[in-house]
Amino acid sequence: MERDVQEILLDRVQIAAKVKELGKKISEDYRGKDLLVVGILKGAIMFMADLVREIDIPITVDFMAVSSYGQSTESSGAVRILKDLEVSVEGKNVLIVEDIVDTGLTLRYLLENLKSRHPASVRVCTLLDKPSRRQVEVSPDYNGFEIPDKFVVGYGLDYAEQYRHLPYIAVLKPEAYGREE
Ligand SMILES: O=P(O)(O)OC[C@H]1O[C@H](OP(=O)(O)OP(=O)(O)O)[C@H](O)[C@@H]1O
Ligand code: HPA
Ligand SMILES: [Mg+2]
Repeated sequence: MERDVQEILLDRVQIAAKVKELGKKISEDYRGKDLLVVGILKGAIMFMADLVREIDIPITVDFMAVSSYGQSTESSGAVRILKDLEVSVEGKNVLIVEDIVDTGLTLRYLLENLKSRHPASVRVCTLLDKPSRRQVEVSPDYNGFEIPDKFVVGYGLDYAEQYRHLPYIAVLKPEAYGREE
């Protein structure tokens, strides 16, 4: 195990089972419809890669990169688009794929931004939901796991750009969070 890890919250077996379940549900819900799956970089990289392989209907994929956490465990509150979509969403069924909904500020921004481009529909699939931290009222249509108020890393999620490669979701030892906590 990575030396900075204090506790594994979700291991690779639990994650894989949940991703499979979500892929099946999404395939059923969108069967016969066009679906554009939008992965939100960078945190959603692994979830996106695994989820689309569990979807068995024709889809297209694109990515947006947004960032608000930077080097911190607290949201800066300011969501910035670092990379926009390459395709138009007009008239399309869009599924946003996120790694985590925490304060909800990122998701609110994405929903407002994408809805203004006149898609046929917009829904959200997140692997993790931390409802106890919500600052704005948004809720995912598909959610993998509800997690407690702990800053987690791994499976795409970072702390100061580290730990994204871990194959599980974990909490770090307090000293690994530096002076943030
Ligand atoms: O609900 P919120 O409080 O807005 O937090 C959720 C967002 O924060 C993280 O992104 P981050 O800004 O760290 O960018 P990253 O995905 O590149 O790490 C995470 O990937 C979500 O997109
Ligand atoms: O718990 C978290 N971990 C990593 N990135 C995050 N962005 C929002 N919440 C988190
Ligand atoms: Mg981050």
